[in-house]
Amino acid sequence: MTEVYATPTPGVYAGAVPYGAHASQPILSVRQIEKVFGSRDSVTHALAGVSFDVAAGEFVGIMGPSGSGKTTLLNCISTIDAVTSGHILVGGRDITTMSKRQLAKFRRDDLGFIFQDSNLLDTLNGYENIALALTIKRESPARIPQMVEDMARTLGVGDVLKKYPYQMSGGQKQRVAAARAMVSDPKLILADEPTGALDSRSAAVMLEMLEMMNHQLGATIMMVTHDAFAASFTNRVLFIKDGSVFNELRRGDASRDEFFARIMEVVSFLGGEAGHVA
Ligand SMILES: Nc1ncnc2c1ncn2[C@@H]1O[C@H](COP(=O)(O)OP(=O)(O)OP(=O)(O)O)[C@@H](O)[C@H]1O
Repeated sequence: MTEVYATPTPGVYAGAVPYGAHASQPILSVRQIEKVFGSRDSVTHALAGVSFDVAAGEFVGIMGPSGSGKTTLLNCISTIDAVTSGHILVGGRDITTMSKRQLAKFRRDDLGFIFQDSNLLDTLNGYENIALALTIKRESPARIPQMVEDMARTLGVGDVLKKYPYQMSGGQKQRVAAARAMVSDPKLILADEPTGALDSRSAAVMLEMLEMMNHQLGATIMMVTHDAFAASFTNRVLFIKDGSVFNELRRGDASRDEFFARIMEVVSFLGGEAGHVA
């Protein structure tokens, strides 16, 4: 490991504390990443030197005004986008220097995704959608039914396994998507506005589900959200502004309501009303 990985960025993530006692090694280390889009006449510095760590067992929220670089950050970690410079380590392995083949394996084995709209395959029922994640990972076929059923029951969707996505509610689809992301036990779950398309009641159920996945199943989750209520379910919120980490809030022992109030203070400072942070 070269020095670039070992050098902490002062103030931002030094001394990160995981939610539980799961581990102390960071699962994710983002080191001075930059992402530049375009060339010559039209250049956008979407990320301008972002650094932070996520410890195993953390539930981290990413907030920031529209265009601040949140999705680009998530896309760089999920390897959809390549960084222009800097390094990203997952489980100690630098994903910015991996070959295409290694990246495909990394995405399959180490990451789980939850998107704004569930991205379930319409031609597969709930069971098959969840099982697919295990088949792709070459899980032993004999183990798959039990694993799917256990995860579906844990996330409250045991009764929709035979239904197709068009027969499920928005909230059920998102929970099936969460089961699909979780069933293969990835190192890191990346969630991009997972409650963005849900009504407030379904959103609350989904957020409680993510909280449970984090607390009880030990999932490490990074969630981009524009919604302070959603962010208040996390343990820590990173605020991105103009492609850099602008601020960080840790929940500590605060209640969810207290954390929500603190998040709202930063949101107001950043962009006026909550609605402007999107
Ligand atoms: N493929 C691209 N080509 C050129 N510019 C891009 C591209 N993708 C993103 N950008 C620019 O990079 C900046 C960051 O975009 P990004 O989508 O990461 O922001 P965001 O914080 O996720 O915004 P929002 O909350 O509105 O989704 C923006 O200025 C955007 O226009």
